[in-house]
Amino acid sequence: MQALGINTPPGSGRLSILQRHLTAVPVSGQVATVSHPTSFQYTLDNDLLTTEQRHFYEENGFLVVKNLVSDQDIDNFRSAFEKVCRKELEAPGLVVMRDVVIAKSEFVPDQKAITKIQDFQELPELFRYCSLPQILRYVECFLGPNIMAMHTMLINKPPDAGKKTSRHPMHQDLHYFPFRPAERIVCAWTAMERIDRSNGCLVVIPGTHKGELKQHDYPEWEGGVNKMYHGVRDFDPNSPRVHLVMEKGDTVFFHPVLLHGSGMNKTAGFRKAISCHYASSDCYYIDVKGTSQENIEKEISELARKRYGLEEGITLKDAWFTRARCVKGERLNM
Ligand SMILES: CCCC(=O)SCCNC(=O)CCNC(=O)[C@H](O)C(C)(C)COP(=O)(O)OP(=O)(O)OC[C@H]1O[C@@H](n2cnc3c(N)ncnc32)[C@H](O)[C@@H]1OP(=O)(O)O
Ligand SMILES: Nc1ncnc2c1ncn2[C@@H]1O[C@H](COP(=O)(O)OP(=O)(O)OP(=O)(O)O)[C@@H](O)[C@H]1O
Ligand SMILES: O=C(O)CCC(=O)C(=O)O
Ligand SMILES: [Fe+2]
Ligand SMILES: [Mg+2]
Repeated sequence: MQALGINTPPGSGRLSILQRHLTAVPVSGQVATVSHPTSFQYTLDNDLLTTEQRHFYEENGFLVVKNLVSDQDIDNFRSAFEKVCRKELEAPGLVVMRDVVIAKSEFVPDQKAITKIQDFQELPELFRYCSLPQILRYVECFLGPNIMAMHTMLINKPPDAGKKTSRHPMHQDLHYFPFRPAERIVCAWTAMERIDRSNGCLVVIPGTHKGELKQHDYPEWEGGVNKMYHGVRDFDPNSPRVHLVMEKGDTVFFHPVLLHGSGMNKTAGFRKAISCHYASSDCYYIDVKGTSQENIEKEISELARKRYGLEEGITLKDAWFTRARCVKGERLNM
């Protein structure tokens, strides 16, 4: 440690004081920088990640693992999703969301109008995704052995109705989460078919996980914005975006402060992905009052008040505590 000059001036960033070796790694046709810090902040010691993968996540805040979920599993998730759309499957807490354009029109939609379902923790056919051993093995590299599934989604990005509402604005998922520390939270997001720029792939800004959680608001988009699709307004539009082109079964793990979004679906098909946000059960809840997260707490609280006919709203902590499920190890604080 001494050799690295650890007694550095106050305020210097932790990683910036460490020795680095630079290499270039191709990501979807682009090149992201990898430096090799000699200590780790975002990953834990493990025998799964290669040195290259570990350094890549540390530096970029995401890691794509090819072909992690089998076609058979994905086909089963797809069929469960279709049953939910046809109301042949139901579960407590499940939220079924339509695209804003469809929700606000007179048009009576069929099941294809569903843009995403979330909170399927009580639906075994879908929640099985969150317990897949090959996913949890990776999650453990970031979180350690006690793992909570906090947030579940199956996103069915519809063909854009012409108003660009199928886009998801650039955001940081931590905006929605009243728990910390951020480095013990990770999202697993699996492509359920080939996903590229034509149907709206994930777009990430490598390295932004090292920054702060930013203020999020609704973007000022003319065609409308989906409920709760907050975005970061003040990001540098010239920062190098990386489009993650993924094949069916490929899975990306990403940090909750990584700035990301997804593009418009210009095809006639419904682009499907399934995801789970995990947190270590050693994490702790925070009170978001007086922080930039107060706006989302207010919105979720108001929604819960209306939906469940409550006199008072709920806190963001209440909202997440009830959804959280332990998928490995012990349930501690969460
Ligand atoms: C990493 C974290 C990422 C996250 O997104 S976490 C954020 C958590 N997100 C959520 O909890 C899901 C939000 N969505 C929902 O709760 C529901 O889909 C939503 C929006 C309340 C609609 O529920 P429904 O049961 O369909 O209710 P409804 O048809 O009676 O509509 C109620 C009012 O909501 C409106 N609405 C429905 N879908 C919408 C949409 N996509 N965008 C904007 N507004 C939407 C709908 O027009 C109606 O409005 P109004 O009351 O008539 O003015
Ligand atoms: N004009 C815009 N203002 C704010 N965010 C945008 C704008 N255009 C795109 N984005 C966001 O950037 C991310 C990726 O957009 P991307 O450019 O990949 O998609 P697109 O504009 O729909 O398609 P294309 O591949 O043709 O550029 C998404 O999160 C999207 O919401
Ligand atoms: O378009 C997608 O699948 C990504 C959505 C997303 O980032 C989110 O819901 O937080
Ligand atoms: Fe997100
Ligand atoms: Mg664009």
